[in-house]
Amino acid sequence: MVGVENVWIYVIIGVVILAGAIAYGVNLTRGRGGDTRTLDREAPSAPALPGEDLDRRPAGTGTAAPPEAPPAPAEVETAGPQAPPEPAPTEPAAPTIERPESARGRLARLRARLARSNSALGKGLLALLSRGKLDEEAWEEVEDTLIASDLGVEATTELVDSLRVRVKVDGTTDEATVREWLREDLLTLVQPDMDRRIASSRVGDRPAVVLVVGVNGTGKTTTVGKLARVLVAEDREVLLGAADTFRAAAADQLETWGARVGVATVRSDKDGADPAAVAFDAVKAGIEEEVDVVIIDTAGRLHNKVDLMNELGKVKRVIEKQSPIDEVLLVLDATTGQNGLQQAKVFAQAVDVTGIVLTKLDGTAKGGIVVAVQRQLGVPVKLVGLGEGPDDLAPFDPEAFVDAIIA
Ligand SMILES: Nc1nc2c(ncn2[C@@H]2O[C@H](COP(=O)(O)OP(=O)(O)OP(=O)(O)O)[C@@H](O)[C@H]2O)c(=O)[nH]1
Repeated sequence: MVGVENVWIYVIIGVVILAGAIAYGVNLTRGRGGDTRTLDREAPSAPALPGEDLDRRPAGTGTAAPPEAPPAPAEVETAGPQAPPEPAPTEPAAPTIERPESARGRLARLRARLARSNSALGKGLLALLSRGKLDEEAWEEVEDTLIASDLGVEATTELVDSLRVRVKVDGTTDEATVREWLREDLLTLVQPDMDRRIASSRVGDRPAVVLVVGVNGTGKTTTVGKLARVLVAEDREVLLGAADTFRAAAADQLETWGARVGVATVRSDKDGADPAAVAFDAVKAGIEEEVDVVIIDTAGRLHNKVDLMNELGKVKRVIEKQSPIDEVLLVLDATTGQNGLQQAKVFAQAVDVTGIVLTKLDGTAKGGIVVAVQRQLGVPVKLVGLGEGPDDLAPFDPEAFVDAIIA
């Protein structure tokens, strides 16, 4: 006979043994990457930043990082060289991190959009040029069409002169021939030989530094976010700096963009903090963490234009205390035409612009602005914004652009 107490003792012993066995089993299945709690879900983890009032939040969290977050083992990125050799079928992929579309893929996808946005220029011209008799009146119409496309007077004159000579010499207005001439002449105007690469690789032992400037509302912050995606798609390690401290939501906006692709943002939580200090800390962190490129967003509006330019000058000087700036991208809203050109002039006086990003080319923008702005500043259009989607930023390709115009 077994007493009731003894039965309970056996039951308890049985439960303890069972629990032990389950715990052991769980540990085995976790394997080596067992420390999966939350750290890698919130990748990319990163060492806390130096500067006290700056906080570099681990991307992917939208919440404040614990103040003493342990410096996670050195890397910020996914496929780093120190990845353990064994295949990791059980390695949990960070589900919140998006893999952006490759830039090459997106150009093809966006071509139709580009063609639509520029149809006024290409189709109008082709219709005029191939309608047979080209008298003075017809040439004037060609000229008007080009001017209306924001090409600018100088470029328009060059193009019309060239076309007049060709028509005179050749004596034809056959549509296919005219289309080919137009293609060649437009391509010449777009200057296909300009260097449109974006500085995004390490220079010696430091990251490339990219400063993004432009008037508010042109799409600066959005462009920085999209550019981060372009570079992540090219396996670059990117760090963002939120030096637009004038608009309260700008840093949050930027941080959200970065977090989507696992890129961290250096920012200040103080409203109206010194943008130069934020930019400085971003570059410092980029150097320490050995990223490939640091991209810095700046304010587009201050109390007045002089203040804005002075501030930009200061941001630039302060960054240069620790690293040269490799790229200054000026963001212009392509739909603003001549107004955008005026902005370009003012910015070019304050900072050495090395490349232009033309946003909103999907809207009512006229394609001629590409030519006009390149001539105005003598620097290439490097990127074009073709929509509000996260991957709607494409490297500017002169041939694809001209083909789209006259498609
Ligand atoms: N259609 C279209 N909209 C765009 C494009 N690029 C940006 N936008 C939109 O333009 C608006 C302004 O973008 P932001 O990035 O906030 O502008 P910002 O220049 O940073 O403005 P501030 O921070 O105030 O200086 C947003 O609604 C964007 O979605 C583009 O290529 N096409």
